[in-house]
Amino acid sequence: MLSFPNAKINLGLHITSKRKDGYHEIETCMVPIPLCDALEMILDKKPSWNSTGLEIPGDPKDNLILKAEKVLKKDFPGLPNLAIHLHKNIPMGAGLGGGSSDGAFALKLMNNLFDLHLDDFFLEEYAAQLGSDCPFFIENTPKIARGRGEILDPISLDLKGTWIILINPGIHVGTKEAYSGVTPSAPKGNLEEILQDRNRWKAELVNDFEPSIFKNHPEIAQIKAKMYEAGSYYSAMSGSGSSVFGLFDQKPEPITWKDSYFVFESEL
Ligand SMILES: C[C@@](CO)(OP(=O)(O)O)[C@H](O)COP(=O)(O)OP(=O)(O)OC[C@H]1O[C@@H](n2ccc(N)nc2=O)[C@H](O)[C@@H]1O
Ligand SMILES: Nc1ncnc2c1ncn2[C@@H]1O[C@H](COP(=O)(O)OP(=O)(O)O)[C@@H](O)[C@H]1O
Repeated sequence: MLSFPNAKINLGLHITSKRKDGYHEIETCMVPIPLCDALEMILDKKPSWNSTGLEIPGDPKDNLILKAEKVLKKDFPGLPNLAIHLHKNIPMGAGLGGGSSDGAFALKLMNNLFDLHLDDFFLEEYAAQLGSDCPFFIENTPKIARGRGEILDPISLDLKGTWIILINPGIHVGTKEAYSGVTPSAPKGNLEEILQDRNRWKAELVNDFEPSIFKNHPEIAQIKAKMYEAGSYYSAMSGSGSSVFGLFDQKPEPITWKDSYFVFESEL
């Protein structure tokens, strides 16, 4: 069985407080985008794991797909073995949630393959054990995320006809380090209200990670400036970076980026 775990972008991201468990309370809007990995799982006598495409840093046993398998097998002992193949296409440490998406899609694939009949509520519970961003990818529709990112409320957003350009300059930003660079503060406006009026986005839809990350990596701020020069109606860094996206009303004129940048362009 084959699936295509997609990336996400964050529209606004406020870090409101630090919790006793080391996580931060956040408020953000998460939106799926059509930049995807490919994940295949088939029943097999022997378990196997294989990945192609971009090289994934770290020990394979820490891969969120294998963690998803472990988490399900703890509650459903005796599930058959799987041959798993991931083709990695979404840049990592990029604020795009690629690893989280792989983990959530792995849960959904196993739910189907093994006929577990888990509904989205239970799948989100399992996903929350894998990472704060993972539950979002279960329903995979625009959501306001609060708590550590796992408390989700649907939001209606009209992005039809919008084009996205996403640039990743290849700077790896670790999530934990990014959080430690921000001093939490109360949000300045009401996120739901701001999201309903696109004319307010540029001035009021803020990603709290930007100041500290831009200070350490001015190149990322320059990419955002270039998006606005090219006519974007809203541009921001996604999550903890380093990807920057620009939203456009129509297919943008070709923009010249450095050859070393990862570039993705699509209609939403
Ligand atoms: C910043 C965000 C915004 O959408 O996305 P990315 O930029 O990573 O894509 C997320 O909060 C990333 O969520 P996720 O990548 O799942 O983080 P986790 O694996 O749960 O946590 C990794 C580490 O980040 C920190 N962390 C994460 C989430 C949170 N609300 N507060 C935190 O302080 C903690 O130090 C934690 O140990
Ligand atoms: N399936 C996976 N794909 C990519 N990275 C993974 C995966 N599972 C675990 N990881 C680990 O998670 C780290 C962060 O990757 P990712 O979730 O894609 O970035 P971000 O947190 O910036 O959205 C990677 O550097 C890697 O060590």
